[in-house]
Amino acid sequence: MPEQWPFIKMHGLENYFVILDRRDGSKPLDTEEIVRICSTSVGVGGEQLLTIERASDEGLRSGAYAAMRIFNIDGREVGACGNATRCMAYLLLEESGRDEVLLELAGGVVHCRRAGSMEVSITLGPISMDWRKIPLLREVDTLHLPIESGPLSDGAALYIGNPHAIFFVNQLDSVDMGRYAPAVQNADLFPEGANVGVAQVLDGQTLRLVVWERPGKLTRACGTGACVASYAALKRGLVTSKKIAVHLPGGKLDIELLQGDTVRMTGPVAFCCHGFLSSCK
Ligand SMILES: N[C@H](CCC[C@H](N)C(=O)O)C(=O)O
Repeated sequence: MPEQWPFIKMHGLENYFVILDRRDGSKPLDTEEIVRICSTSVGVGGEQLLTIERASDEGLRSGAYAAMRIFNIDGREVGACGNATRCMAYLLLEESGRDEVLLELAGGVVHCRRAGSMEVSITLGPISMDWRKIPLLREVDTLHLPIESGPLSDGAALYIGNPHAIFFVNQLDSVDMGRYAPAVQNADLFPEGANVGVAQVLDGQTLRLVVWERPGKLTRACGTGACVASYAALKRGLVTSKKIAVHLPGGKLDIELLQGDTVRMTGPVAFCCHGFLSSCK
């Protein structure tokens, strides 16, 4: 009988995750296992695999309740995921019975709090537009990127624990993401790739956004993408408010740009299913 691992599957605006609790100190998953678990044909199906880990000594000193690691469908570990952070926070808020928890991510400790029965607010950042931090291959004006792909031009590059390129267009529905976003994602300028967002400004406090995320797929929602799109829109003078509603194919996120280039995101979380995974070893 293969080893059985309990899992939970959750989604935030249809951005869906497989969650494993590894706080018992189980050995790290290898790439083959992560790819299989995230596969919709032979696994549970997830756009990211999330593991709950014990907080590090440094995290504990900062008051972190637990840590989270995030893996893309190709097994690569990534530094941030907004929708995943809300889902994980919900589980930890329920487990602890608290209204607020601190969650340790690769890039630092994130403050998370209940914002409704199935709504969570998290504070991410600081957002950086420093080319070394994103990272970019060389120094360029990160508010006006020298990259073009079809209708995508004059984009911005930002970092919020993971790298993003954001483009603003007048007609979002006419942009074929699968055709034009990969060239940006894989451009030499982004040595670690980038999540590629295309946004349309609806009014001074409302955006529409679609994201082609690493390692090469369209997602129904991207929380970190919504944060950096709002930040870039304000920097460009395309919105007037620091409270921005971002409409994604999977639903709406409320973004609030705060002091010190940090950002608060509020949005829903939902359960899909839970059960046991069989180890493939
Ligand atoms: N959907 C996630 C972001 C996933 C980013 C990941 N694909 C990467 O490579 O950085 C979010 O809600 O922020």
